[in-house]
Amino acid sequence: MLTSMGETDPEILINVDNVSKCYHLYHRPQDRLWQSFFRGRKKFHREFWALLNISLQVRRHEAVAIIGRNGAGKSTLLQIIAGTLAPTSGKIAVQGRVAALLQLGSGFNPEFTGRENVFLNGAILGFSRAEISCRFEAITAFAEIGNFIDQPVKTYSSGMIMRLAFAVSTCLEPEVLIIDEALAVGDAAFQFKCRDRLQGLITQGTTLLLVSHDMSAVKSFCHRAVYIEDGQKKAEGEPEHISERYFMDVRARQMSRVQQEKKGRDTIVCEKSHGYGTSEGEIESAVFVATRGSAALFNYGDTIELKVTCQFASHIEFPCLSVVLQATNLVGIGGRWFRINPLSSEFDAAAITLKIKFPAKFNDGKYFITLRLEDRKDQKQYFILHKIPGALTFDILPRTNNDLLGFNDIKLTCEQ
Ligand SMILES: Nc1ncnc2c1ncn2[C@@H]1O[C@H](COP(=O)(O)OP(=O)(O)OP(=O)(O)O)[C@@H](O)[C@H]1O
Repeated sequence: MLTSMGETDPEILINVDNVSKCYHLYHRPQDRLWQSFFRGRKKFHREFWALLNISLQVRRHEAVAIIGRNGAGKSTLLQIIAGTLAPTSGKIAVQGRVAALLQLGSGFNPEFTGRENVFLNGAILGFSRAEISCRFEAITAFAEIGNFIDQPVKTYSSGMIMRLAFAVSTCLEPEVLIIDEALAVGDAAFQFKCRDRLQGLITQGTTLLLVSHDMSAVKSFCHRAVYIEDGQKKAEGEPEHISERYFMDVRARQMSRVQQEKKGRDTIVCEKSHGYGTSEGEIESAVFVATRGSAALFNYGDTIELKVTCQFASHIEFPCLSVVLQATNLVGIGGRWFRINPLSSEFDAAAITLKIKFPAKFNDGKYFITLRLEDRKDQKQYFILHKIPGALTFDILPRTNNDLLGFNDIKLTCEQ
């Protein structure tokens, strides 16, 4: 936890200006020693830029998510903003009372009891002993760690540390809250409590910077998302759009891996672990039927056929599957929703397979198919049970004598 002042616009609480972070990687432990002997005269290390020229501003009352795959540099950026790691270059200005929930237990002294750590953290945040005492009961009630509050933190389980850390950071009502993946920790009931608390803080106007792989959290809590890849900012904008773009990239990588691994097979498969949603229904798998060898390649005019298997975990009143075709820039080309026939009983857990067919009448290029399992009353009223952005991708092969412009044939005519 820290407080530091920036000299800029008082409405910008976090200002990251062109920040880079370089780590020195040594092949052997002794190289580190050699490096200190030789100072800068000889190089015994390789440079690795975990962050490169990142700029980011977070305004008062804004909730911003940082997303990206493992190793992208998200935690490094958060640590630099929180002041626990120094950047190699660039400037950081953070204003207001900041609470940072970074790596597990990073703000706690393991030798101190939970109670002592609460007071220590509160003091670092700038609260007086009397102010912390006022909030102490709320903190312990939220953490639900019982008598362990008077035991040294080194005796806590990782879940208990996380509970207490989350309780301290949020009950002390910081102006800026920085959270690295805390929502993924703890049992379902505690996660629910954390989400509820976070939503409350955001509603009250707490400025939030959140790193998460949980796109439903990103979309429900944040006003803006920043997508980082290989230490650089790849995209920034509306969470729905940015998280979808991220998913598309993940899918594209998975697909190329699957294509390499499944040489000679004639289907391309997407599995249920991809995507997000509630646990009431799931798209188990989606496969192309009859692709060309290992790749989903089609000629203009071919019939594209896919089989989508889904399953429900509870009774859904209006089960539907939506199929949306998108270009690589995520522009929707077309799609529709299909009612899934009434399940055979009030609640039937059997898997249901739907066959979707459409003519490949698109210009050459790559396309995505996004699938959504929904509880849909009508065109406007629906609730997403499971969504897999870019569940399947395919390519339309180039052809000769092609006079089409844009994605598809809108049957333009011309008279002279
Ligand atoms: N102390 C260090 N020394 C060398 N390399 C490091 C160090 N800390 C992090 N890295 C590297 O920097 C890169 C960014 O790491 P970082 O932890 O910021 O990624 P991340 O996006 O938070 O990943 P994850 O989603 O897995 O938490 C990674 O390649 C990591 O291996």
